[in-house]
Amino acid sequence: MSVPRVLSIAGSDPSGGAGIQADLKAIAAHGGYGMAVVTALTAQNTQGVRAVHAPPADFVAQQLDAVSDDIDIDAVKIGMLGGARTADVVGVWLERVRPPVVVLDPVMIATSGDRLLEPTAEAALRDLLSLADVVTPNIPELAVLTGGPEAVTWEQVIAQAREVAAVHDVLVLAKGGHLLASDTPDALVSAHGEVAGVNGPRLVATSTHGTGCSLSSALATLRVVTGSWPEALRRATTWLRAAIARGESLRVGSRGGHGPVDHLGMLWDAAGLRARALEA
Ligand SMILES: Nc1ncnc2c1ncn2[C@@H]1O[C@H](COP(=O)(O)OP(=O)(O)O)[C@@H](O)[C@H]1O
Ligand SMILES: Cc1ncc(COP(=O)(O)O)c(N)n1
Repeated sequence: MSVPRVLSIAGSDPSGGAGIQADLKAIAAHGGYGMAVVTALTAQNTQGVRAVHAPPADFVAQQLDAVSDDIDIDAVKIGMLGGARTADVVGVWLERVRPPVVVLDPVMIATSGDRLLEPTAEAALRDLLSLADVVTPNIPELAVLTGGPEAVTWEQVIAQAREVAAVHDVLVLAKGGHLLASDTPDALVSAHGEVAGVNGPRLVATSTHGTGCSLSSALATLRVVTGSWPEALRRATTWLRAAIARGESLRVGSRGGHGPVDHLGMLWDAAGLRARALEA
């Protein structure tokens, strides 16, 4: 089977847990060849975002063209866009290139609570929704997209996801990560209702920095590998749960923050490589 060529269009997280760094690891974990167009540089770590520095939108366009002029892209994952001009540039490029698989994570606010999208860019981000196959908002992002209150029950999450699916003619991955519940349901939702769903007990873990980035990248890669959204969702969430569970063993970050997930540890273990690296 050929290797999926997957492009992440997202911001950089120098601490390696979220953004393009998480995307490239998640794509690699599923056998894909990862590429990255950088929309913004952040100065952040497991505690929070200190600063954001965005390149001119024209330079984002140049990066996109440099990749698509030369390489056939099997899937695109879109994450942090930062500002309206960058969102517009990505929209124009998507309309021209029409990649076969597009997963859009409408990143607005980091797990730490810091803003990653200028409030004036919300309309531009909304305009991108109909250009995606699947949109993956968390609960606060779903509230912004619908203009409604933040959902507190899973039924409310599904109702808001259906609304977004209907208005923008897109599949919505409803995510229960932010619920105050003992389980963490996720479901792919169309305007007509649930297309596929998964669930599992909530892990008692602080390693949740970059979970949304990692999930959307894994989903895009696995959609190419499996040819099926429900199967891609099942495999991506099974992998993410294991990666969250072993995140703390990476020993990345000081106390009180949200550490990264262990994207590649399962592969290293299976190949007996991590044990050997520790011995050397
Ligand atoms: N404590 C947890 N235990 C198990 N899965 C979790 C946990 N926290 C988040 N997840 C999973 O991580 C993914 C990202 O979810 P969520 O936190 O809602 O989005 P985001 O990272 O975009 O804020 C979802 O699949 C969710 O079920
Ligand atoms: C560059 C960048 N992009 C996205 C996120 C969101 O991360 P999370 O998945 O934890 O919400 C982040 N913290 N930094």
